[in-house]
Amino acid sequence: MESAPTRKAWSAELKIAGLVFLLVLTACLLGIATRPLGHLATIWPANALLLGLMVRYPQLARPSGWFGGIAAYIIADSATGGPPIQTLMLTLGNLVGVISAYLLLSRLSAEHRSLRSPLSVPYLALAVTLASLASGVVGAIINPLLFDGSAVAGLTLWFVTELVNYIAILPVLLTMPDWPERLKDRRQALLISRQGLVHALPAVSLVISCALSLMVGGPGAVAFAVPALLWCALSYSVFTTAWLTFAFISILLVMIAIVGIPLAPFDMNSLPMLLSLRLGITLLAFAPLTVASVMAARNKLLQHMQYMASHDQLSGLLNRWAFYEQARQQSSDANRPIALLMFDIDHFKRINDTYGHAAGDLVLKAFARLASNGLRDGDALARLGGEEFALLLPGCSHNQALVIAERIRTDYANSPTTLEDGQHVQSTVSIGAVVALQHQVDIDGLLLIADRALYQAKESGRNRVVISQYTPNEQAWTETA
Ligand SMILES: Nc1nc2c(ncn2[C@@H]2O[C@H](COP(=O)(O)OP(=O)(O)OP(=O)(O)O)[C@@H](O)[C@H]2O)c(=O)[nH]1
Repeated sequence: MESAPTRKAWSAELKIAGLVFLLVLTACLLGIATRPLGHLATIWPANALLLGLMVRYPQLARPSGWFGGIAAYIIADSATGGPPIQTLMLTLGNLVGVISAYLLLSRLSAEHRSLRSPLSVPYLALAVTLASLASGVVGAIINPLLFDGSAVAGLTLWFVTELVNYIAILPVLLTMPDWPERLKDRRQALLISRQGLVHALPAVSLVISCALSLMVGGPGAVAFAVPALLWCALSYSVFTTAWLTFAFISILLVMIAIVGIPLAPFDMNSLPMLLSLRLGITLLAFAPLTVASVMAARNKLLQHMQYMASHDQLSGLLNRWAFYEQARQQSSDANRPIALLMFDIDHFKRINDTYGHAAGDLVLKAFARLASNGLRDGDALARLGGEEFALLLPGCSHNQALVIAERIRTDYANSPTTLEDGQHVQSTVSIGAVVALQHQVDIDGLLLIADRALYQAKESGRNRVVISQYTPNEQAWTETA
């Protein structure tokens, strides 16, 4: 009898095989539907889909997953009535390309695989070109054997069809955000954004360019969308750009093959023209993908620089400059009270002198962690410098500010910091606070009064809270807790 864990493992393997089978089968049938009589499919998404699934979701890249994919190829091709030898050889051709590309792509770093670095697209291009060549070699063998064609035609057709399909489809799968949260967030952000319409302009320009390509036709039609695609790449994420590029390539290929978009005077069914067109579209797709991945790397760098410019490196809290910026924005809301708490760790010099500077740093980090506990969105905690911290609490009344300040003071006094050598450092904090009621407040005035209150807390024995009421003419009254 099989044990429960074995049954569970089998059921998981079956689910993986079933999922890959269904997805690849659907893609095969879609490809077969775009097969003009006597030709290979115009769009053959199955190989790129199988490859994308295996690279993007490594949990599927196991024997059961591969088995599901192979079964889908065989069943889809058998359904078209091909003899078994043809089905086997076509499946072999598909697999040679997918497995070669998988072996190459799975060696790349996660950052490159998600196309978020300037060299990602060149690496992707190299991997899929080599894989398409491998498929092309199989095509060169199969074409004379099965279709009475030439080896050169087999090589050319397989190579170029694989290449254009990989470049159209693979980037979408590789850059797909984690489903569904991030997509939902983005959609909402787009819907509520007042700039939603402006944001849509690059996509609208792409639609117009595609329509123009179809209407005007001719040899230049393929390039009409280049400016719009580059605009999209500069404006959207890599994923959205990959999607739009995919849509553009699919529409163009299907229209040329099925509707017959006028590319006269060329005969689009001739081998050199197919090669030229598909290679042209592939190379054209590199441009937006490369720009989008360079933009992603640039945006990440900008975010990092913004973080470094606005945060204190030791504590990870906001720095003085960012705190002032945030405080100015919050304090301009005249409709609610606002509280500002200033903290200064007591006798901090003594801690440095007794335990060393590194121990002092640990104490600062421990205080930052403790003071961060329980903050709401909109609260701002910063390290102003040395052992001095500030906390801005918008919408916080006098009594609430007192409760929060007291909580932090007592929690800190009761939480000694443990050093690396196991020693415990006990210290306390003095707190000066100010609360302003519902009127326009001046952040510099608030800081001044909180600083005075902090001075009073120090003067009256440390480890205590002094809270002041802000009045616009700075005649503050104080209360000692
Ligand atoms: N470990 C460490 N020490 C720092 C850092 N920044 C400033 N200090 C030290 O913090 C100490 C501050 O000492 P003081 O301003 O004299 O104040 P204090 O000893 O805390 O005394 P009171 O504030 O009056 O209770 C100085 O010795 C600084 O060298 C830092 O980033 N890390």
